[in-house]
Amino acid sequence: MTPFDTETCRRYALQHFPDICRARPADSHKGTFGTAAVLGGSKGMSGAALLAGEAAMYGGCGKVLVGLEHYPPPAHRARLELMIDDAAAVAAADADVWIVGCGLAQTDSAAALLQHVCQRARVLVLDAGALHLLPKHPLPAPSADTVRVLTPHPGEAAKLLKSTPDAIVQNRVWAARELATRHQAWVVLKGHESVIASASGFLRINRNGNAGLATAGSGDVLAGLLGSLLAQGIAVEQAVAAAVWLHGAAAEWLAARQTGPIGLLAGELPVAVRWLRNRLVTVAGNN
Ligand SMILES: NC(=O)C1=CN([C@@H]2O[C@H](COP(=O)(O)OP(=O)(O)OC[C@H]3O[C@@H](n4cnc5c(N)ncnc54)[C@H](O)[C@@H]3O)[C@@H](O)[C@H]2O)[C@@H](O)CC1
Ligand SMILES: Nc1ncnc2c1ncn2[C@@H]1O[C@H](COP(=O)(O)OP(=O)(O)O)[C@@H](O)[C@H]1O
Repeated sequence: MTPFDTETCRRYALQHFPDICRARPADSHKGTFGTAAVLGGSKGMSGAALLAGEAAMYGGCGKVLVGLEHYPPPAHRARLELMIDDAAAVAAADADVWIVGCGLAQTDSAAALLQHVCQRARVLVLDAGALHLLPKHPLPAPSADTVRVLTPHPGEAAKLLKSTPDAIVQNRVWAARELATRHQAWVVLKGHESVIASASGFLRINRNGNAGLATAGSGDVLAGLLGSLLAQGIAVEQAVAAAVWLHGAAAEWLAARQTGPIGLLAGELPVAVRWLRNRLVTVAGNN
């Protein structure tokens, strides 16, 4: 397990993702940091969409909408800062970035919601349930001025590539590249040492994180964090890899405090991400 070390993190972040280490301008307002909208949360899985929404807020996004398919959700301790409504209402709102799929159902109405958002979204992150819908409900190819990011785990990648999770794990670089080309998208093939690939040939293997991330909802947190960085205007070339790296670094930071890897909760990651982002800004001498 990689131990957490602030100085190593600082050097790595400054070299690879300098834009996440920049301080906020003194005259900034919430509009400066973008609006992200999360769509998902079917019956029994509202937590997935709420986790993504919380991660987007703690990641630094200015405003976060959460559209739940199952609305209102059962009693949930959701952050009051989140703007929560039913999925159809949120799908009609304006947002800089859409994060679709966390707890999304496998129904015709979920497929219609995805198609509707796809037509309006300039930046679209597709996770979990949205990825499961793609084989039966393919999306039109993205236009040149749009950004699409897919975040499959090996089970989801296997479904998209008509393969098996084991075969995907054995051929992770190939699978990530193949998905990126087929979907004209950025791809994060998740798991131990996630593979990041783009249709234009970017390839990176993320080496941080730990087995504490092998817990329900940690992928939802990653999707929210990724959408958050994109909503803040961080270029996709930095945002995708930075989100995966921050997610891993957060798990290391928590493990260094004995809050993991055993029993780490996905809902604990966003606070650690916030600590890290602020720490990176401070040690980068930007504050
Ligand atoms: N609190 C909540 O509401 C939660 C809701 N969730 C939602 O539940 C839905 C179903 O997601 P799940 O991922 O649980 O189920 P899936 O059926 O999508 O995938 C689980 C299967 O994928 C394969 N797999 C996943 N990661 C792998 C890896 N690293 N290596 C090899 N094989 C791997 C395994 O075969 C595993 O059984 C999603 O919409 C998700 O967003 C989950 O995120 C958990 C938390
Ligand atoms: N052993 C591990 N080492 C590093 N990262 C891991 C490990 N296991 C899981 N992860 C990360 O945790 C997240 C799990 O996401 P996912 O499988 O979608 O879970 P969920 O659907 O429950 O949210 C991914 O970002 C993945 O890369």
